[in-house]
Amino acid sequence: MGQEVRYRVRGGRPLNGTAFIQGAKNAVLPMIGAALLASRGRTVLRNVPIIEDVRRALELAERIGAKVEFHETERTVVIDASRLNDPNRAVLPADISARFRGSVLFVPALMHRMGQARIEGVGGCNLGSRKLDFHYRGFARLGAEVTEDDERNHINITADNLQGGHLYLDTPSHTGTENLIMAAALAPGTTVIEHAALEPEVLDVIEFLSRMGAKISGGGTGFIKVEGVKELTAVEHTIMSDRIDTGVFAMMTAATGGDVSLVGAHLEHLGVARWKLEQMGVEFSQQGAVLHVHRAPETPLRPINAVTSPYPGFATDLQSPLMALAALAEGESYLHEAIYDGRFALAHELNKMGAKIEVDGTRAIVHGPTQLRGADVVAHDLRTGAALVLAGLVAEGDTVVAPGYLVDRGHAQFSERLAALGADVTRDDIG
Ligand SMILES: CC(=O)N[C@H]1[C@@H](OP(=O)(O)OP(=O)(O)OC[C@H]2O[C@@H](n3ccc(=O)[nH]c3=O)[C@H](O)[C@@H]2O)O[C@H](CO)[C@@H](O)[C@@H]1O
Ligand SMILES: C=C(OP(=O)(O)O)C(=O)O
Repeated sequence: MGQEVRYRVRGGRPLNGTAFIQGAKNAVLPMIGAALLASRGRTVLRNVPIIEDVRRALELAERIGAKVEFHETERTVVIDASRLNDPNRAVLPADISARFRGSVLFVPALMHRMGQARIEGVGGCNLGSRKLDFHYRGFARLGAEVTEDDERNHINITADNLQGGHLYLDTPSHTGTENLIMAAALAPGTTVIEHAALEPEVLDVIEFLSRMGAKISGGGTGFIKVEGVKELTAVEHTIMSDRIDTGVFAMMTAATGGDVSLVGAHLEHLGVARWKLEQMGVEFSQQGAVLHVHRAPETPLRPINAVTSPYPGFATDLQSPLMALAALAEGESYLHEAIYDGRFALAHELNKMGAKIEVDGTRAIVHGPTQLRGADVVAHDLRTGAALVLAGLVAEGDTVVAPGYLVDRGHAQFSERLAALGADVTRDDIG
């Protein structure tokens, strides 16, 4: 499954018109995990992106005993987790969990609703080392017993008696913060999380949990306090728009010298990426809930220096499309990937298309400008896939990006939305 999908792009057409930004992948996945904490009622999530990670998350929710409906046309998910009480189902099985990283966000629900969890595998993009030690150490500090079964490569957790505690993160982990908040939400007593993540998705998740009845303060300050409550109930919530999808569409518009209105996009969610793109020559104007993006085709793109860091720093997920964009800029760009040590596989693929990118460890120099040529290229992860589609939009001839499953993990109706802007992109299912 997955290897059969590929994206075919014929370059040379500027993007013009209106694109609809999807709901945020990195907000909906924790919210599906949070919905499983509700012992009463049915959760309604709106503005759900139709992406493979959501499909996997819903399969997983069903596997552990929730009733799930995905009304794709309405982009609405309904979850009934009231009967989540069979400890025999407290398992994250590798066949589903190893296909997406968000599976780790189910652990708090397994701990609270079933008293235990067995994690047989957690997936996600292969970006180098991606540990989960903050999650497991945090659960242990709240009173869980976490053991590793090295032979089977499983993690076993028992959590009969969770209690609030004092937690800190060595780096402000995005899913780590969300997971520890969820674990603390139903643990009696007070939990403090120091050096917590500031990402807008974390704030959206806090808002959702607060509506469910959780008592959380300090979101967005890096110092979060959670007072455990006895019960959480199901509510309705509309998921925020996806800032990475916004950044990708903005960079595609910039690459092609286009003019696009991004419905639902918010400039402030781009953090430093906004200023970097403006330095490169991209023009933004926020008109209410619509973000207008423009780059005059006769205005050359300027080179850029960027270092990835947690929000509001330059998002690591946008580093890949930035590398592709930098290949078009007039001069030398410098990129430093400070979050993941394995996120430069893209350079080799872009070089196949004619780019001149030198990689030295976690630093890359992009020598622009280059006229890219179409080629058969490999999507090593979700954002590499999106970046290669971006490169294909400005390349001479045809670019084929595979495996398309990785793009479908995180970008909804990608080819349809690009085609609506005038791009020549198709998603071929050859399986
Ligand atoms: C589902 C989701 O929300 N995914 C996002 C989330 O991933 P994710 O939440 O996995 O990323 P983290 O913020 O946790 O990771 C940041 C850094 O901390 C390290 N670390 C993290 C946890 C841990 O227990 N131990 C540890 O060492 C990681 O290896 C990495 O170097 O934030 C990343 C960084 O913005 C984004 O690229 C991902 O799109
Ligand atoms: C790295 C990403 O996702 P995940 O954490 O789900 O692998 C991403 O969204 O680019």
